[in-house]
Amino acid sequence: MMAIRELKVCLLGDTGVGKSSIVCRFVQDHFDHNISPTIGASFMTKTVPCGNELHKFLIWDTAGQERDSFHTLKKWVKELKEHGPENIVMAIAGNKCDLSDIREVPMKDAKEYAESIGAIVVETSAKNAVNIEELFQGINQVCCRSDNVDLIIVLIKA
Ligand SMILES: Nc1nc2c(ncn2[C@@H]2O[C@H](COP(=O)(O)OP(=O)(O)OP(=O)(O)O)[C@@H](O)[C@H]2O)c(=O)[nH]1
Repeated sequence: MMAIRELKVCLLGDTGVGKSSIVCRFVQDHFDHNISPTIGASFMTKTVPCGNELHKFLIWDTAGQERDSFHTLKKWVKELKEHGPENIVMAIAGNKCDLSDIREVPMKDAKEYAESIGAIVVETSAKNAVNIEELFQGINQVCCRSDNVDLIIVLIKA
């Protein structure tokens, strides 16, 4: 039997940026236009291969509170650096790339910021299934290379 390594993933970001939709696309390959806002937090799992191991992602989807997605994202990073566990794998998803004409923050800023904190960065669309698989593949590959992962944070902005 293959060994299963459990990895904790937490999705953070403002309300309505598409956290639940990203999880739903990744876990069930499904998109719901009328998805309800998350109350408290929700939990799902998905297991993916990594060499001769299996990685079981334990995914917590949180309820967003605020509405200034790039600013909130930076606040979360500061908070996590100060109070979070030592070994955090970070990823930033610029979601709703299907609506690129109304994006709040140009992706260039997000990419520069991601580079400065050593995070994976990707433009996604949960709606059109763009880069959702790649986002989690990227995370999975980092975890494959490191035995020391306390927490995976996916920061989402629209
Ligand atoms: N066009 C488009 N709409 C999206 C995308 N992802 C999510 N949405 C829509 O955006 C709205 C909010 O999506 P949610 O997944 O509930 O967002 P959330 O970040 O989980 O929101 P909270 O639970 O309130 O924190 C819903 O109407 C989704 O259908 C996307 O990639 N493209």
